[in-house]
Formats: sequence, C-alpha cells, structure tokens
Amino acid sequence: MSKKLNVAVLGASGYTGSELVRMLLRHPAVEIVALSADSKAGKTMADVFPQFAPFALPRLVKIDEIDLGLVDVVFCALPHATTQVVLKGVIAAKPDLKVIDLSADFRLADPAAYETWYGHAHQALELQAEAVYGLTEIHRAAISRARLVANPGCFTTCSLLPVLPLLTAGAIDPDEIVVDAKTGMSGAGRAAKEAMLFSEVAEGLHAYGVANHRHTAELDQEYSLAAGRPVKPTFTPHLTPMIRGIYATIYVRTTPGHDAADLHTILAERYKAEPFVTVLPLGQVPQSRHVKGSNHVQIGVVPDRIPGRAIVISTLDNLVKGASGQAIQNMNVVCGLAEGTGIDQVALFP
Ligand SMILES: NC(=O)C1=CN([C@@H]2O[C@H](COP(=O)(O)OP(=O)(O)OC[C@H]3O[C@@H](n4cnc5c(N)ncnc54)[C@H](OP(=O)(O)O)[C@@H]3O)[C@@H](O)[C@H]2O)C=CC1
Ligand SMILES: CC(=O)N[C@@H](CCC(=O)OP(=O)(O)O)C(=O)O
Repeated sequence: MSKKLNVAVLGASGYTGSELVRMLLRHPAVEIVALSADSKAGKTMADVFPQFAPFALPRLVKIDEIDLGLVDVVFCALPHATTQVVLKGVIAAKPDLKVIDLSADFRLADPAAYETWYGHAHQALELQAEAVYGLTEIHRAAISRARLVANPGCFTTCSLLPVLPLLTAGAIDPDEIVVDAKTGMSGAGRAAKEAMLFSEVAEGLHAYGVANHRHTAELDQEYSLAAGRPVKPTFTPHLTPMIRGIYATIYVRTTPGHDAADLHTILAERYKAEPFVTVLPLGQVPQSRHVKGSNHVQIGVVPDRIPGRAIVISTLDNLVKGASGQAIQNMNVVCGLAEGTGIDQVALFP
C-alpha cells in the first residue's frame, strides 16, 4: 500500500473536529498525526470525549506546537474569523499543504459580500481569492485542483443540492425560491451559549436570523452561478430540539412547460451516479433520522395542490455531509483517492 496521508485536525476538541477524528480513524489512507485545541490544549481526546478512550491518538496541543513539516493535509474546524488569521500563518509555514476549511471564512468569493455579511474586512484576501467552494457534487473538478477548499455551511449544502440542477435547467423561477430550514443544536458548536441551554430550546421551536442569516450569502452566490444571473432567495432557519440534522423545505414555482414530475426527473437524472445524494420516488418525503450519522443527503419532490408550484425537501446530518463528512469527501477528491473512502457508512437508526 502507498504511504498514508499525514493529517492534522485543528479544533479537534469541538463538535466538527471530533466528528472528523471519529471518521478519520476508519479511513484506510490516513494517519492522524496532530490534533489541536485552545482551552483544552494539553488534554487527551479521551479526557475531552471519553468515547475515544479505546483509540491511540495524539494529545491535543496548541496550533503553534504542531510540526507542520510532518503534515500533508490539515482540516480547520475553528471558529469563523479565527480561521483566516490562523491559516495565513499555517500556509506561510508550509505552502504545499492541502487545506480543508470547515469555517465560513473562505466561502464567499466576493470580499465586499464577506465584509457585508460578517461585519469586518477579510484578513487573508489572497487565500480567499484562491479558495474553491467545496460543494463536492457540483464543483468536483475545481476541488480536485485546489490547495484550499472552503467547505460549505450545513444549511447551504442542504439547500443548494436540491435546487442548483433545477436552476441550471431553467425549470424553476429564480425569483420565487423560499427556503424554510430547520437545524439541530449541534450546529451551534460545543462552546457554552445561553441560547443553547436545554431549558431554552427543549419543547420549543423558533426561527432565528430571519431575513439576515449569513448563509443567505452563500445561497445567493451559488444560486446565481447556477442560474447565470443574480438570484436572491428567501431563507429562514429554525432551531429545533434535536441534536443532529438539517431539514430544508423549499417552495418553488415551475417555469412554463415544467411541473413537479419534471423537477423530479431532472434531480434523479443529475444525481443518479452520485453515491451520497438520493432522490426519493416522486411524492416521498425524506426524514432527518434516515441520514443521521451518515454522509448522505436525501431529497424528495412533492407536487403542490396549486398548479405551477412544487415543494422540494432535503435533509442531511449537519456534522457529516454538512461539515466533517463532506470535508473528508473533499480531501479524497483533492488527494486523488476514491471519493467515498472512509465515509460510506449507513445512517444510524433508530
Ligand atoms: N457544528 C456544525 O454543525 C458546523 C460547524 N461548521 C463550522 O466549523 C467550525 C467549527 O465548528 P464547531 O466544531 O461546531 O465548533 P466548536 O465550538 O464545537 O469547536 C471549536 C474548536 O475550535 C477551538 N478554538 C476556539 N477558539 C480558538 C482559537 N482562538 N484558536 C484556536 N482554536 C480555537 C476550540 O478549542 P477548545 O474547545 O479547546 O477551546 C474547539 O476545538 C466553525 O467555523 C463552524 O461554523 C460548519 C458546518 C457545520
Ligand atoms: C444551530 C446554529 O447555530 N447553527 C449555525 C450554523 C452552523 C453551520 O453550518 O454553519 P457555519 O459553518 O457557517 O457556522 C448558525 O445558524 O449559525
């Protein structure tokens, strides 16, 4: 067997970082050589997450303690804004490093859009300009040539995959897209926040970021690319008292000559060779439980009772296809490995 890839995970003491470690442990072409943390530096993974106790793993260290000379691929699972500063130093120290970044720092190609949505000027504009948007099924060819991949957001992966082929085909009206999405709480990360306390979220449901959630900018960017003209969807996220999962219910208007059955045919045809995207039979509704713990997206198309309208529903696990699973999928593409290596597990059920 050829030499394994030496991989480092920055932010391994967080939710997406630990999910990366969980999945990379069963990746046959990878050796985990370094793991970083901030407040938890110095601890072992088993100290932070007892489920790792049976596995031999490097100790959590500060990023500047990692010997980058040993590393081929680095995953960044760090907070927004932190990543662009950290990565400038990391790439300066080792320019031939392959980087898969899970944060939002490099997703928006337009620096002005970044500044508008994130409230500050980007700190690593040259890296932002070279980054490739890592929606694997759509940008695979560009990802295969990339040094820096910007893994998409969880809401966005779930809301882009079912819509982009319909826009490209001209089968839906770009001005009439409404994305109503729900997320589980792990989407907010592991750091303590009052709004994420059990007693603030359990037995309830609420919208947040209404009309201004930052993932709207990613939707604008990718919908517009697919449509070949500016597109601005309505996007409303909701927080639900589940741990994992994104569930997007998307309302669209079909263009003349198209109906819901056509939308279903377009999606089924577009994704028939894609192992991680399943288009269910027309009228069948997906469930978040059927993708939990897996890298799979399930998409359903349902005709509306109102002529000219259709409802497209999509679900994924925010920590897997919405983050760490897609990040490994992108590493596989960047490094020329079979795309499903290490991420082909079936969903956890019940
Ligand atoms: N959660 C999700 O579903 C998704 C998250 N993302 C993105 O992935 C990234 C990681 O998210 P998530 O895992 O949820 O976050 P967590 O809060 O769970 O983890 C953050 C990690 O970053 C470390 N860290 C925090 N501040 C610093 C710093 N200043 N310098 C170095 N390391 C630091 C933390 O270390 P320590 O714990 O030791 O303090 C921890 O390991 C974010 O950018 C997020 O937006 C993307 C898609 C989905
Ligand atoms: C529940 C919750 O707070 N979710 C996060 C989305 C997490 C994610 O996928 O996206 P980023 O990588 O862009 O943070 C939010 O709404 O900001």
